Amino acid sequence: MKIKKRIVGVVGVGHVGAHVAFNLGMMGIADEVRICDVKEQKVISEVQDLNDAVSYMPNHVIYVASDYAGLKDCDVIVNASGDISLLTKGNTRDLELANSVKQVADFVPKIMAGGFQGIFVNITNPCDVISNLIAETSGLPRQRVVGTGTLLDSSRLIHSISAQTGLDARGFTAFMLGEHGNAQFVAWSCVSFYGKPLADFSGDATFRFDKEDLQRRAIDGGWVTFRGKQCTEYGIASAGATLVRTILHDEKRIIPVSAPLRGEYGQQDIYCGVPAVIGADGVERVIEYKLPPEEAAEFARCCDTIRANIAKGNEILHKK
Ligand SMILES: NC(=O)c1ccc[n+]([C@@H]2O[C@H](COP(=O)([O-])OP(=O)(O)OC[C@H]3O[C@@H](n4cnc5c(N)ncnc54)[C@H](O)[C@@H]3O)[C@@H](O)[C@H]2O)c1
Repeated sequence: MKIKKRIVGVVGVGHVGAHVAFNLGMMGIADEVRICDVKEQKVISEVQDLNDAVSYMPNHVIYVASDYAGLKDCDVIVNASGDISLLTKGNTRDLELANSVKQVADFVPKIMAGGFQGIFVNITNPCDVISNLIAETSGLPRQRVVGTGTLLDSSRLIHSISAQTGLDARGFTAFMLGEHGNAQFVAWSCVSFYGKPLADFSGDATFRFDKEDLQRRAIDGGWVTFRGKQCTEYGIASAGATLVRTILHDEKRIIPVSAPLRGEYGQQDIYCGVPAVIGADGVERVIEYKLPPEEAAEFARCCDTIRANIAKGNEILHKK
């Protein structure tokens, strides 16, 4: 009997990519992980270290070094390439824009030349802009490119709501909408506790949130982590690996991701953080909520920010 192996490629094994690769094994998600990075010795060392952990993983996993061409028959490729040191100059992921667009525009065609037909999961920042660029340069159907978007930011929000209410996250719905960046916001109108809208708890102090503070903490959480480590690892690697698992297991789970919009929320031809159904075909459906005017305006502002950065990225790429 021939059993189909679950093969995942990871491009860029810095802080994030290495942790994603580890989680893909430790969480029992992949059978084979192909590691690709421009730093040759880093790849050799990470492959050695990861294979040293295989005996303690829930199933047998093979970690191998790969070039771009060797990723052609992966089911999923995770893009975690970049240069995190660029963020030491200020609290905005836009500082990575120029480097990220150049790297991604260079290597995606090399991967596609091998005939890759799987799904790209993008982590690299600015996440929505780079997800859009991967979709454009790969020529894959847009639903087969998905960014982690506000998945990580939403887990920061969920942690704050859990801490205040004492409730486990599985009992409530809460997420960040919009840009994976400083423009994102809490979709308070969509928060519910086992189907009961937040507004129904107005008389209960446990559910009276300092909305500005929770939103600030969800947006700034990454910078708190960055300040002492000059990177973020566990949260994003758990989010990234979970997104890969959702695809490989065809879970049809609704999670917030950077998804291509085709008229939802009044937006076209853009990747932005929204709840979506994720399965074996990638982004299978965007879930659209009817937002109140102030949240709809915030969402439009996020899209303006992303569009402006896409334009800047195109300018950088087309400058001779
Ligand atoms: N979306 C999110 O929520 C989120 C969270 C954390 C980090 N990130 C982003 O993930 C990216 C990686 O972060 P990090 O901390 O691991 O950075 P890092 O600098 O530690 O590692 C980046 C790795 O990418 C490699 N690389 C660069 N260009 C490459 C190319 N063309 N091909 C293959 N490999 C290449 C580098 O050699 C390096 O090993 C950054 O863009 C960062 O901002 C996103």
